[in-house]
Amino acid sequence: MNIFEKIKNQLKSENPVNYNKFLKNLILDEDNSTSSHLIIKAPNIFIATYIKRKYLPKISVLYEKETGIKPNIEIITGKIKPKITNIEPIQTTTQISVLIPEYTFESFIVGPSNQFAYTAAKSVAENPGKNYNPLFIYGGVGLGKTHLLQAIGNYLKNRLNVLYVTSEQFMNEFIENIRMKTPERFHEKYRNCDVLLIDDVQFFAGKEQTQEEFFHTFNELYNQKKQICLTADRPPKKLYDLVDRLRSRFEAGLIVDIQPPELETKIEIIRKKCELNGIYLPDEIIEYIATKLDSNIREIEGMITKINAMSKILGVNEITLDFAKQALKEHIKDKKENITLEDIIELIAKEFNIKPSEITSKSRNRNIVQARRCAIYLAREFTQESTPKIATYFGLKDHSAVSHAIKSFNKKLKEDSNFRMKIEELKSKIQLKKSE
Ligand SMILES: Nc1ncnc2c1ncn2[C@@H]1O[C@H](COP(=O)(O)OP(=O)(O)OP(=O)(O)O)[C@@H](O)[C@H]1O
Repeated sequence: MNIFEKIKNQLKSENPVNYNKFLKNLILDEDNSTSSHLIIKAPNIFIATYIKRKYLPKISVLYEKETGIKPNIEIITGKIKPKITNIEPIQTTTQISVLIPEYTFESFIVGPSNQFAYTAAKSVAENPGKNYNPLFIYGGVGLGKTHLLQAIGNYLKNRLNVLYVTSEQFMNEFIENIRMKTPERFHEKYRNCDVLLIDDVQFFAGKEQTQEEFFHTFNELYNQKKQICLTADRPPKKLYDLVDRLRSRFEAGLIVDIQPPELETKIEIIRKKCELNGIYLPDEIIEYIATKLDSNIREIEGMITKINAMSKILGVNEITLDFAKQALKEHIKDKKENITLEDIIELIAKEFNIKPSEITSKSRNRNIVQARRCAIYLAREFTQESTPKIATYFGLKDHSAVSHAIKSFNKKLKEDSNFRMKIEELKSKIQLKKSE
């Protein structure tokens, strides 16, 4: 049994209920962890948050007891990335990364979760090498980092020499050119572009030779005022196993994050994807997919394709909600079922320091109005209730008043990053409250 499983067993014997709820499905990402840096994968953000708060110190102590090493522990969600070894693999054929024409600024849906990243990317595309250099975009799996990076490339490709590669491709080409004794070919390619876009730089971790080469490439381009844009699944300060001088270069420009999209943004993205792929889905199905599926847009795209394909195979003329439910059965986690409007009211009242009854009252006091909008927003995000039911519950005239409240709320989310953080915290609290 590996050490991590042993630790889990120990925690199980201390509290079997919590083990079943939170610890059972944690996996150690063995391929990417080292003896002093453990990457633990949690099935979702809420379990990850809970583990961070309640179990991290304990896991650390138990690990140190077992191994004598005090670990750095990182909790991630989503898929585990493929193995990265310190021995750089030699590959004879290099995969060429290309710009996907569909990844443009126009096809990117903007909402509070990605507004900052979008604006920064657009500004870089409009003034390459001038405003923000480098631009560093980070965020979770399938949230649109590559899309934005490529949008910059597509915007500029007709007038500048744009080079888009993944960090793996950069590394493989570098090794191949060393092997073939043609380093000048590599330098020629990478040091003579106008815009260098590198995706997934977390893969540079632990690859010292590649980092060294990239450091020189970076400096050369930077000194010539050429634009460099990078993406990763985490911010530079969390790119452990990256040499400090490279990390500080990454930190010297603008760092922007992409958060999971809010419900409204998710709905808009699904609409856009359907439109681009010539798929018609009624609004109630779009809402169903958005509320039921997690935020990984790639996964959502897969589900749209699945519903469409199934309807064609089965010769279904009209896709109904029941049909969509059937098609998505295995993929849907009923995460919203147990969250009620009362839970939300209770939480918001505490958070805004007001009485629950004030939230559903007609009061126009600023703090109460803000609390009410917040509760309406969370009710849409976290409960199964229909918009008319939410309107009645909060004493609003009709469903359009709900949309108006959410619009005002989203505006504030876009404009105020502190407020955004507060709401993210509230969201985690709602989930934790229900899982405890
Ligand atoms: N705001 C958005 N508007 C439109 N499409 C989006 C948006 N966000 C993500 N997508 C779509 O979701 C899919 C996944 O996005 P993308 O590949 O850019 O994610 P990523 O963050 O780079 O993920 P990974 O970490 O796995 O590399 C793409 O098809 C992309 O077009």
